[in-house]
Amino acid sequence: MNAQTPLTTFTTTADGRKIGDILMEMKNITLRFGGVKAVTDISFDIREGEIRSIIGPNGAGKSSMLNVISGFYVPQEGEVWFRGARRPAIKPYKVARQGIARTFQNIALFDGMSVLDNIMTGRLTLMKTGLLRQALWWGAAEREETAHREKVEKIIDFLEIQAIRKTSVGRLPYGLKKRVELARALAAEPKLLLLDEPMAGMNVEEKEDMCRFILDVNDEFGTTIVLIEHDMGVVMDLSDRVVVMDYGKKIGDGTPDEVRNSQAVIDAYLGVSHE
Ligand SMILES: Nc1ncnc2c1ncn2[C@@H]1O[C@H](COP(=O)(O)OP(=O)(O)OP(=O)(O)O)[C@@H](O)[C@H]1O
Repeated sequence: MNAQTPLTTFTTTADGRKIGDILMEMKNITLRFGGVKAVTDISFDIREGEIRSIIGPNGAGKSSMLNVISGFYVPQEGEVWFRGARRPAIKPYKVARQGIARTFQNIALFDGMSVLDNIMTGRLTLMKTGLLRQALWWGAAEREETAHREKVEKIIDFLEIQAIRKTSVGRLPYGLKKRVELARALAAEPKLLLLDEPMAGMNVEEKEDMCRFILDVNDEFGTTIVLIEHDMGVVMDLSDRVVVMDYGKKIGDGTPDEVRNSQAVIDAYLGVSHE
């Protein structure tokens, strides 16, 4: 892992999941775009090792919230705490260096580049040798490149995409592109992985594969995962805890069972009118 690992106490839940201390905390976050309040006074925490989902109807503010976590948006009100310290308003690449990586709702890969090269771009934040050092000190740059390639090859094996490693991403079917995006995010060796609708547009078989990979990443690397997803079956199967948003507000927060049985959540999904 690129980020320093703190001493964490893990507890094992009844279903055998290892969940640690609080890794990140959103405290009273409000985010506005002009007159539109996308997020209103939202607080929740993310524990180390857990799979935490954010759900809600269209326009509820889920992507906005994920963008606050990733540092892309800075909220007008509230505080973001990461690893026990308040995170100042810093550039997204600095957030990435702290060990937070993400995938996007609309695939954001380089179509003309191979799968391998796309995944290598995920390691940019970890590369020490810049262009000048590469020119002046070729040996070190070459050694570093080899080390990065080894890590990337391991991820390629892990996500079972060896057969397409030299293929241009633009030629891949949608489900595989999504898997390459996951691979690129993993290449950054994140402590916290943010997945924005990783199953959107997938068929049943592709969804099953993606679920398996998400669970494997969490289990094998201990990566904490925050997930936005519309497929309720997937959310309820994968998540340790779920935040429910509606009209920018938090209307539920708990285990899948707690959330499923919450009247406020049922109302939001059935479209009960808001006063
Ligand atoms: N960049 C922006 N500028 C202006 N308004 C925005 C912007 N991004 C989001 N909004 C508004 O903020 C609200 C929340 O949007 P957001 O995309 O976060 O919701 P969402 O729950 O992710 O929706 P969906 O499930 O449809 O992706 C919406 O009213 C949206 O129109």
